[in-house]
Amino acid sequence: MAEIIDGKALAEDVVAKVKTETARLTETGVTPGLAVVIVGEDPASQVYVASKSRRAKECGFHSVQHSLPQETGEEELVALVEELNADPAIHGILVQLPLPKHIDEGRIIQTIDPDKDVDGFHFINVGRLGTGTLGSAFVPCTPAGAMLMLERVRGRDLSGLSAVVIGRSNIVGKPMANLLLAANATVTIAHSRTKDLPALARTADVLVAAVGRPEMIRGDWVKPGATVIDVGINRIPAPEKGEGKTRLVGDVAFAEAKENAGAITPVPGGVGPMTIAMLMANTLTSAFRTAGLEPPAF
Ligand SMILES: NC(=O)C1=CN([C@@H]2O[C@H](COP(=O)(O)OP(=O)(O)OC[C@H]3O[C@@H](n4cnc5c(N)ncnc54)[C@H](OP(=O)(O)O)[C@@H]3O)[C@@H](O)[C@H]2O)C=CC1
Ligand SMILES: Nc1nc(=O)c2c([nH]1)NC[C@@H]1CN(c3ccc(C(=O)N[C@@H](CCC(=O)O)C(=O)O)cc3)C=[N+]21
Repeated sequence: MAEIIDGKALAEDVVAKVKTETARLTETGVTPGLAVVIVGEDPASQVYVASKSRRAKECGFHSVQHSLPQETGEEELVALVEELNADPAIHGILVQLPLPKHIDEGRIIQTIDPDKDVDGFHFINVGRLGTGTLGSAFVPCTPAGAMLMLERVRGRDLSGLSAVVIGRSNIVGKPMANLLLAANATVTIAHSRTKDLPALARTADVLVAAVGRPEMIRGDWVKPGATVIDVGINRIPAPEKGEGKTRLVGDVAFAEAKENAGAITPVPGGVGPMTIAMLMANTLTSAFRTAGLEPPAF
């Protein structure tokens, strides 16, 4: 039976450190500032954004939220981002994705000042990560959180281990693969065109699932003793809880996989809470850099 890697507890550790360091920085006259921008009324996005703003306040940050209507124009959003870029009280800007279809997401992301891009989605930060220039990069929060969870089980150096990442998105799969590579793992990236995924998954000492398909990864895809990181967040119907009720599951069939895995992250309570904690860590890092101080390591 696998060890369960508790993302909630680990996120509390990260947030506790952010709080302490924020207090130290604030004494020098700089308070970390985070701006979260959301366009439209998607209920799931509203929930995430609310918890980001709540966490930011808890950390002692200056926290602002801009909730814009669904019909907001692209130029209007560009103007808001430019205003936040120029605001010295703001060290981190997060524009919640996805954006409404009439807005060019790429253009908005590239408008964010790379030094305030706490999501790590700007070309400059993607390039820094891709070239191993990690000292100055903002690393995307979800893969960064996943790496901290992995570190608890496998340490920081993954030399000699094989890692399989299922999913190749710009926000999860690709940056995750780059971080694993930077930690010396031997990395394979799988996706919808991969042949015989179960067999490939079974070769992995570290298996990362970032697909968006509920419980797709079965127990017999997991090599005995492997570390399984489940990034997926899928809301599915839960008639057993009552009519119209739902529950969250990952991309991994948890009950089966934990029989084979050495360690596994749960959903909920796994990578999700770590994502929000790493957003706080990245914002703190940005504020330290602005102040000309060496940021703490996480
Ligand atoms: N915990 C957290 O904080 C976060 C969780 N998530 C969750 O992680 C999951 C992935 O998110 P994201 O990366 O944005 O998703 P995307 O939809 O952008 O990417 C999904 C990836 O999975 C691949 N894929 C889809 N179907 C299959 C299949 N049958 N076999 C193999 N590969 C497949 C796709 O392949 P192809 O490229 O070939 O189409 C694609 O590369 C989602 O559940 C999302 O909710 C996302 C962000 C943060
Ligand atoms: N610019 C941008 N940056 C993001 O980082 C970003 C985004 N857009 N868009 C959406 C995705 C998704 N995401 C999650 C964050 C926290 C949880 C989380 O805390 N989940 C809880 C459960 C929450 C619940 O109950 O719904 C858990 O897994 O335990 C989940 C998902 C960040 N994303």
